[in-house]
Amino acid sequence: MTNPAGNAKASTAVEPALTPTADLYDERGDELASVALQFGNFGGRDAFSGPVRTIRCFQDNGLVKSVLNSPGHGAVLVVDGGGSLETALMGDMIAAAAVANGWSGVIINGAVRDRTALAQLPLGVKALGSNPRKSAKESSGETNVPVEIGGVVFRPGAMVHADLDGILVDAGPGR
Ligand SMILES: O=C([O-])CC(=O)C(=O)O
Repeated sequence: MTNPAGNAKASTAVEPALTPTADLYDERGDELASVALQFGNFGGRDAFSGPVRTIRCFQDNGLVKSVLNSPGHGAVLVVDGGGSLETALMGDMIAAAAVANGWSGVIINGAVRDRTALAQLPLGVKALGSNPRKSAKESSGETNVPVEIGGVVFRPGAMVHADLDGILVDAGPGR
């Protein structure tokens, strides 16, 4: 499939219609936390949403690989890689596993690689940048902990809404 800009993109035929983040913000205002930190969009799905799951790690993607190889049930994996651009925390193999396992998207405070292949996958992928250098695989880090990215806290279970405009987090009642 070719989009109007002439770039090959993954099919959007099966994507549910999501409310644009700007419209959500206009409806809900500051009930939604907006991430001002600027992420790039690397996946074949520009708009995605789902409940948050988290990983905190640093230049080691062993946990990212194992979590995205387990069922996602439509969740969005938020990876706080400390903002490091020194190594890639996800490439096309892990991203393909995420698609196969039903994840909606992955938001990485760090780098990805295999950008050409990532752009073909029906997965939302936001990251700070890219680097062909791979990460360690020792699985150091933590899962399902609150992570703070760009001043916004992502708690496991909170709903996240992402599109080309940015990222909104809805912590829900009792936040
Ligand atoms: O194995 C890695 O570190 C990430 C990667 O390249 C892939 O997912 O294809």
